[in-house]
Amino acid sequence: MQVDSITIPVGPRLGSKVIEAKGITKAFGDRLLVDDLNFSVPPGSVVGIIGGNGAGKSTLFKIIMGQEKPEKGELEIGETVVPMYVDQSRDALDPNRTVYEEIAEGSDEVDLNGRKVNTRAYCSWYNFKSTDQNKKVGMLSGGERNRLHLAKTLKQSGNLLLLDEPTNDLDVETLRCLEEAIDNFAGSVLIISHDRWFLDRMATHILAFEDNSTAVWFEGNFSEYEEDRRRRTGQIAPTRIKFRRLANV
Ligand SMILES: Nc1ncnc2c1ncn2[C@@H]1O[C@H](COP(=O)(O)OP(=O)(O)OP(=O)(O)O)[C@@H](O)[C@H]1O
Repeated sequence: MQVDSITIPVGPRLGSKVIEAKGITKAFGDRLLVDDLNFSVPPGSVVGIIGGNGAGKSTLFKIIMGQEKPEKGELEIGETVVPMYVDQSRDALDPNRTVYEEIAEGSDEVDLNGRKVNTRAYCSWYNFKSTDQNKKVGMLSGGERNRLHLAKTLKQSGNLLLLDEPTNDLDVETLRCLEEAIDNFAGSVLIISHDRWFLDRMATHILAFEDNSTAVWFEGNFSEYEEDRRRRTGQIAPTRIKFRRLANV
């Protein structure tokens, strides 16, 4: 079967309030990741989250999911919000299970918000042909692992999709399907990505972790953000982040 469709099962309709960050400050030890972060995610938006390695992007997802607490400020989640998120950590995917077992979770049908799809057919949406479905998770390449992670994330139904580097090592066919699925998704999407071309096509907003523990909210795609940053600072997007010390807050 060809990968011709990835459908993201949409959950309840999103209300006007999705996520509102008010004066969030997050630090680990004396390292201040972000200071006074403020933003409001509109319903139906696709927010690209960018910034150098270790800037705090994944930590923001953990704050949204309630797995980390900010030192200061509040993150309000709208009452209608149903998040779709699968942790990227090693423990989220069992290396001894096969791809099929990991996706099936004991059932030969996947329930996409009421639409039942045969699990083997569902695996093939993510380009896992029959023999690949028997591969052990521990033996997968980066691209295969990423597809498995997507398949598990997009099995859940919801209206706030959190994706961490979804395009890493992804084949063009799956990438095209993913882009179409995001385009057709009625909820809001937060995407951590270093892939500027993907963000240019998809993002309606950018949240950029810049230097000095500052994060900037911008309405527009990646190129427009970059243009704005150039105007503001005379620099292009940061590659290595400089942090402030917590004592300087
Ligand atoms: N639980 C923790 N305790 C202490 N330090 C942590 C913890 N979690 C993350 N960090 C540190 O905080 C910083 C931000 O981590 P985070 O994973 O949020 O970055 P990121 O922007 O997602 O980076 P990358 O693009 O490399 O994945 C890193 O320096 C990381 O080592």
